This record gives sequence, C-alpha cells and structure tokens, in this order.
Amino acid sequence: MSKLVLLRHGESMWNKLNLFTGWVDVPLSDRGIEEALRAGELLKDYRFDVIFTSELIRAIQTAMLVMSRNRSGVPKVIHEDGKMKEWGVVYGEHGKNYVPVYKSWHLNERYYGKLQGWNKDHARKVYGEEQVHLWRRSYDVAPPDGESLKDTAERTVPYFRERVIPELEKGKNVLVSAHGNSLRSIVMHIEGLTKEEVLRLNIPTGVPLVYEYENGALRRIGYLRKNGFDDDLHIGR
Ligand SMILES: O=C(O)[C@H](O)COP(=O)(O)O
Repeated sequence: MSKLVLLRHGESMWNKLNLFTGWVDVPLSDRGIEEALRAGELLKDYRFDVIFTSELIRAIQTAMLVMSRNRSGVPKVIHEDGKMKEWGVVYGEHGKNYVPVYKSWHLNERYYGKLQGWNKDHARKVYGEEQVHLWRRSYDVAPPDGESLKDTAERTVPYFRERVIPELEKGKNVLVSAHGNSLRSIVMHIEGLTKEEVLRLNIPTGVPLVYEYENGALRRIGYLRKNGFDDDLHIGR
C-alpha cells in the first residue's frame, strides 16, 4: 500500500487580489507561505519517495516548503526534458536522502486565456455571475481563449496515469503539488465524478488531500487537518 497526497499550492499573490491567474507565474503570498508550512507540519511524518509539481513557482514553492518540514529527505529537482543531458548532468546522482522532484507543464493550472489578470468580481459584472461560474467550475465550458476543465484533463490525466500511477504501483509514496483546477481534473478522474458533481467541487489551498493506493485502486482518506481527516470532498451541497 502506498500513499498519494494531492496538494493545491498555498494562497498566491493573485489569489489574494482575487485575480484570475492560470499560467501567470505569480508566487505565494505570505499567507500562502504559512499555509504551505502548515501543510508541511501536518505531513512531517509522511515518507515521500517522489514529488511532482507543475512548472509554476507557486506549486514548486509549496512543495519545497512542505519538504522543509519533512524528514523523508531533501527535494532534488530533476529535469526530464533532456536539459540534464544538455547540462552534462548524469542521472542517478541522487544521494540516499534525495527525493526527486519532477516539474511538468502537464500539471499547470488551467489556462484562463483572456481572463488572466482580470478581477473575478469585475468579470462577474461584465459577463454575469452564471457565465463566470460556468467558466470556473464547469467541465466543458472554456473561458475566452482559455482551457475548459476537459481541455485541462486532456493533459493532466494522461500525465497522472503515465507518471504518477507507476510510482504508486512500485509502492512509492507520492506528493503532487499543483493547482485548483489541474487537481480538480485529476480528482474528477480518480473519483469518477460526473459533470454535475465536478461543478460543485472546489479544492482548498494548502490542505493535503490524501489517498491510499492498494491493488490498483485509489481510496480517498480525506483532507488532512490538525485534528485528523475530514472526508468532505468539498462538493458543495
Ligand atoms: O487560476 C486561478 O485563477 C486560480 O488559481 C484558480 O482559479 P479558480 O478560482 O477560478 O478555480
């Protein structure tokens, strides 16, 4: 049995300003740093064997801050796209206490297109509450020049299947540090959520969502809080 922890990055500077972010590479806010450190405290006794993040700094920062509280080892970023060879770096240099960190754009937040940089309340005024809700939470309605959740899933789910599941199959414990919507697309896949259910799924910043992997199946344990697990998958009632 191995563990999968999905973690949405801590609050970013644009989350704090209520701006659509998508692929804009903004870092964590002070509160987001605190959230990541708090997640690290909750996860400090978890042994992680491998970490996956997006290419965006808010997710990478979150993973590093979590591991600053963790005893399983030191995170070591590994480039998979051939850069290592270009830099003359030989694979397999990990010291015994290194935990490999793989960054991939496949785990990037949903691309919000023209909405990136817009204030969410302003967008509601211009386009209406219902339209903005559909852009943010529906499965197949894309924002202007952006990705729908379905589009996002078409890059996140194959990556999850091809890179994350094999690690779990080897009995490795995995941390995935990513984003609200890239993780919603993965949770929808894992949980078999319907288009109606995913409309009501919201993943909080900085709260570890824990699964156990056994006999080829993932079982949700729940959100790891200070006083234990809360198995409310944030599907709004
Ligand atoms: O990209 C963003 O704006 C946020 O990370 C998440 O967007 P959301 O609040 O619409 O899910």
